[in-house]
Amino acid sequence: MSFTKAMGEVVRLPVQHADHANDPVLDLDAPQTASRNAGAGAPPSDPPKLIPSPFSDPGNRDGEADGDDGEVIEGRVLVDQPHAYRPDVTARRLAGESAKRRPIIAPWLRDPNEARATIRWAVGYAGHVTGYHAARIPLYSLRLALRSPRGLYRVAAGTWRWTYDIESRPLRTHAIDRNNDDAYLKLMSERNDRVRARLFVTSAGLAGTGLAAAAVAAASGLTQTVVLAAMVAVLGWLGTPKDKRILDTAVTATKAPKLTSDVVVRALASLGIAEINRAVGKGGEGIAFPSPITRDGPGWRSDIDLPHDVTADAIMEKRKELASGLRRPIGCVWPEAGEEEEHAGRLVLWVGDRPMAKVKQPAWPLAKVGKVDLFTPAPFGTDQRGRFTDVTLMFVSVIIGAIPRMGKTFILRLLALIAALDVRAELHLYDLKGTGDLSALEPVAHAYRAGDDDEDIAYALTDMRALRKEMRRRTKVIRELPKDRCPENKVTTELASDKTLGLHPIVIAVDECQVWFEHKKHGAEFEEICTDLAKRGPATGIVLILATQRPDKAAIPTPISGVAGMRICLKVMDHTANDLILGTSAHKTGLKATMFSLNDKGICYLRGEGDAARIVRSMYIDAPAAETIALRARAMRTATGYLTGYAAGTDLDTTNDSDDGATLLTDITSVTTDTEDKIWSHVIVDRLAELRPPVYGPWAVRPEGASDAEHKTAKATTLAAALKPHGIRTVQVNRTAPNGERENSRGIVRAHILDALDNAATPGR
Ligand SMILES: Nc1ncnc2c1ncn2[C@@H]1O[C@H](COP(=O)(O)OP(=O)(O)OP(=O)(O)O)[C@@H](O)[C@H]1O
Repeated sequence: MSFTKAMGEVVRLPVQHADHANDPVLDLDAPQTASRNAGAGAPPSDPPKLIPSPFSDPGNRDGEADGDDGEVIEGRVLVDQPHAYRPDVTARRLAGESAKRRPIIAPWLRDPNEARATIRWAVGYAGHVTGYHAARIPLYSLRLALRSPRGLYRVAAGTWRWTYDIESRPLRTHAIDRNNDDAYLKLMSERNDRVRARLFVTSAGLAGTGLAAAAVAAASGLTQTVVLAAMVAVLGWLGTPKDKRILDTAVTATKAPKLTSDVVVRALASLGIAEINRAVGKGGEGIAFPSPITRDGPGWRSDIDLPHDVTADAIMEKRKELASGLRRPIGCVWPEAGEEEEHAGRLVLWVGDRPMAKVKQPAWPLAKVGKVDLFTPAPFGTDQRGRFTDVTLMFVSVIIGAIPRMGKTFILRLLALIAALDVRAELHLYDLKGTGDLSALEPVAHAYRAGDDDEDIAYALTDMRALRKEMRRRTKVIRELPKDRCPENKVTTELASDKTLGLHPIVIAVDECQVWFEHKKHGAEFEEICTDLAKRGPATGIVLILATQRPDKAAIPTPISGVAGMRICLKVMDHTANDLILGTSAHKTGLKATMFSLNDKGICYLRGEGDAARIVRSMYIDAPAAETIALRARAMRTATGYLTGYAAGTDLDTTNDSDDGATLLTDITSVTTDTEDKIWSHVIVDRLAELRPPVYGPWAVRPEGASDAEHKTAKATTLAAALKPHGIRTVQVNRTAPNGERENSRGIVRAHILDALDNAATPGR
């Protein structure tokens, strides 16, 4: 392999083997030319020389060549193609598209809440500083008065030195010391001239001062006081020693240290990750900063490209060590994976000035005024930068998980308060821990229970069964609405406000939901109803919120966790719990609620609002504040005629719960499809037995010695008896069986079941 240099450009030439000695030398930029030459058959006797093309001549950029592109001219090949000198617009556009544009307007100015908060802070700060100093005016006056004689002395001495040119005395002394008569005489002459002129200026100044003093003496007492005060202030200021101040300090700032690339690299190197140490050992190569470290809210943001074999996950796992390496409290240090389109080694490190849990949160905008439309976002918490983060409760089911004492109940109560402030929302609240954490919301609850005694469970079961019926009624109402009123086949805020339709939002909030799902007798039914509500409820305006302090499959069954649209995860201990709440593979993709510390109370990952999951500190609303807000919500409901159920003194009647039949009817609809208008009874019984073996299993057991036909008849008889109380009769169904034979057996008409369910459904309100 040989290299040659043409016009400053290195061109690689192919090896010239003996048997290819006569091959043409290839133009690397123009393979077509080479192949054309090669294909010519007879190799030229002299290999063409490589020359820079005329386009490489800056004076010939317009591309006027002696021959075509890449042509052989007198046995020479042009290696530079014209396009090499044209600006590559596409490449530039592509590079521009992938480049990140920094915001023209600072982010805090674009967010109205943040801008308001900043302006509020600035006004408050200015007010405090003004008040602080105003209160100390007498002290400052005394200080100035005491220092003014010294100031007067400094003015007099300074004037004397200037007038008599004292500064140049060392020069004259130097001339005398060196017996330099000429220099001395010259200096003296200059000094005399200067002193003469300055004496004149000083005399004029003194005369002016005397006149001013006479004018002030003749003026009013107020003028004299003002002038005297100004003189004392100026002289006091001039008399202040260099190491002393006139004003005291109104605000002592605890300034957080600046985040620099050196600090970040040092902290990363302290994590004990071999690949990072290797990269740092090479002088920091391998850790890159794709954009400058900047202030971002009350902290610093650093985007970091980790060494090639290190992922952002590995750093997030070591948040505590990273905080130690940065010499900052752990609550200040928030490593996150870069955005989805970035590579796995992109780390976004945000280091706050103060721990997130300790930063004073702005007041909840809904604490004192305002109402909510559950179809639009409502403030839920603040992010690390102190900006409000919203949630939209409509059309999602919510799961909340954490280890105990991290703020799960506070979040559940906050969401219930948000719902309470939408007067249309019907609240069904269950505090299964039984400590009364949700009692603040009793004044607005449509259904409410604290505890897990038998009667509490019976109450909840009655309510949940009724809610499932309500959901069925709603699906029918929505189905029958004209397309122009309900184009998406789901509730809209306008439909929710139409009282005649009964499509108002229903919010069911359950704390410690594992108590329901692990209930020996009714666990399966709770699970089944909640799964149904979680799946089909959102479109009909029903929102199910489940919270548990033990996030596992028993506490939140997989069919429910699988469909939850909003996920809120505070600190958890392992990745299984993490993924159950935040979704499959969440831990792997960098959503790690395991990295929260025990001090991160109320801090959670919020997934389901917007595209990306976010770290949020929920608004801190304690019980007394929650009571005040709930009373305001109650007043709003009373005024608009929306106070119902428990809060209005008309609680659920659990003695009249005739849901067993409705459950059967619902089960039949869930084991059949819309396309099956008539179905044999024995087929339905088999499907029911499969759906809920403990309940329907016995219906499908073959009586001893019974033939197939007798077994079918026994199943049909059992089903007919169970349907009779609901006024549903079985009919003869003549169909072709899967084995191809015609069969005429008892069966049901599916529409009869749907009609019975619709008739049984409770009206909205
Ligand atoms: N947003 C918040 N900011 C600061 N502290 C909070 C926040 N939310 C909750 N806390 C604190 O966390 C503590 C525990 O809250 P909470 O009772 O909601 O926990 P929990 O997870 O429901 O506990 P348990 O599982 O035992 O019921 C509260 O006493 C409160 O002081």
